[in-house]
Amino acid sequence: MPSPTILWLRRDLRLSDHPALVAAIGRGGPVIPVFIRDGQVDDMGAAPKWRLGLSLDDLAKRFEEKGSRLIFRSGEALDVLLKLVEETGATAVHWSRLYDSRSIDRDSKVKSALKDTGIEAVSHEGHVLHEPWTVETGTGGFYKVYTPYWKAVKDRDVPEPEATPSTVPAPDTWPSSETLEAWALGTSMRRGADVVARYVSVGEEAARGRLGSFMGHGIHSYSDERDRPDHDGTSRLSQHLALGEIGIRTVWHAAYRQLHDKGGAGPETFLKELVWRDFAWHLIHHTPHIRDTAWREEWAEFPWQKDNAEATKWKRGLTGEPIVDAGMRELYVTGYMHNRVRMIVASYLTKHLMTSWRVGHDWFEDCLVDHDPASNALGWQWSAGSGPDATPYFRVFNPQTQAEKFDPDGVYRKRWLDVDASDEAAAFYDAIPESWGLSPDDAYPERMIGLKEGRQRALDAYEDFKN
Ligand SMILES: Cc1cc2nc3c(=O)[nH]c(=O)nc-3n(C[C@H](O)[C@H](O)[C@H](O)COP(=O)(O)OP(=O)(O)OC[C@H]3O[C@@H](n4cnc5c(N)ncnc54)[C@H](O)[C@@H]3O)c2cc1C
Repeated sequence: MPSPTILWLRRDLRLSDHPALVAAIGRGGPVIPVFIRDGQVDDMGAAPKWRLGLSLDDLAKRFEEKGSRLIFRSGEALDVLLKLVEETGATAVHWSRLYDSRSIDRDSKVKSALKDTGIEAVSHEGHVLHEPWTVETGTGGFYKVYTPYWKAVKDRDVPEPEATPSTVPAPDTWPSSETLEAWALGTSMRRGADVVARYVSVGEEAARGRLGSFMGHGIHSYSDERDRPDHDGTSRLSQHLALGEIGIRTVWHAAYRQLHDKGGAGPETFLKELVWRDFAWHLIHHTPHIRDTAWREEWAEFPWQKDNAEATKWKRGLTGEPIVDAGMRELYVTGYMHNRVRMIVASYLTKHLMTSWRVGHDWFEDCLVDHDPASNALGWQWSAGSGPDATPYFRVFNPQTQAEKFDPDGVYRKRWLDVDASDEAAAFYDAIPESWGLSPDDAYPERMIGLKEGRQRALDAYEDFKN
């Protein structure tokens, strides 16, 4: 019998549409799926790490249904893989590629060290629609602006998703595994976990269910509804896509079929949003500093404040600006925030509060169950004005006007702020740490800063900065 293949899983926690899994099975021998808790996992924010644990639990069951197992090991990825190779007699390691600098550094070292010991080490496509280096401008560079990027890829072929394998061949004896219980990936969520758990949807089957219902109903009204936080108008696939519980090719083809069969603005707008995700990975690949420092280097000098008391109120939904506070509470209770509201709260923090986008970026990284390193970095730098294809700094969102336009009847704000009328608003007080000292009986706070005053302060700072 051919020797075993190790399948190293990371942000590809599914069985369908999985080129690395198909290739591992295709080698003919047993497949040993492994997830490694390395430094990258330890450094994840509280909510995404907890959400990862739920996903791994689900995936382990799916492997069992296929006659296989998911092995859990912790340590440096290379050490773990070399040890597994030695223990199992595996002659190959396969995985799905990632494109952020930390993953690239780790994976390159793993690849060359495995090859040095005569082990086949193969990375596969599948995390994005188009590999970042395959989309080039006319002069051979990478794209820094979304619209030309979209034009470059919109008619490109996307490979059809691979089918789910009927079985995953098992070795005669399994290597030992640590347990998710011992890993306790949800520890930092503390009491928030019970509340956020009511809102998450976990695993491949749930992801496929969501995709199916969105293709059946939501996609055709998507272009009209996607900006309305008071409506259920988006796919809610982000937490699944972030961990690869559903393959992006699967989502692309489903939407593409809708465009082909029924036409209309909805499917095309949705495909464009999927391409924003790809664009984010394209940028993090070509400009890895997008995650840590101002993407436009001159913006490193902008007089943003570091973390501060006003930013703390922003995090806790206590700014006195209802749409901002509603968004921040939605985030804390559900681990999710509507895209329109993400843009509003990001503009408010970086402009009205003149606080660095890094503060918001790091808070989102801690709180979002759909945290994605590429989309989060792009979303923040875009909103702050320091990023690629960014909204200009002088375009300051007025949260009140935004609220009137996108939450015209106040339904969203009521849902997250009115504790007497809404269980979800009340749940905020169950989720937050007791150390915040907040009670549902507290009066809603006064505005921290006048909207005109905050806007003017930001514009004055921008004028000084330009000159
Ligand atoms: C400040 C800020 C931070 C953000 N952080 C994240 C993050 O950590 N993780 C994340 O997945 N998205 C992030 N986004 C993008 C966007 O808000 C979410 O992808 C979207 O709200 C998810 O909801 P949905 O799945 O219902 O999206 P839908 O509207 O149904 O879109 C479908 C999919 O397209 C992708 N997508 C949609 N909009 C964007 C976008 N603007 N940028 C990149 N991809 C997009 C997502 O994968 C999404 O699941 C951020 C946006 C901003 C402004």
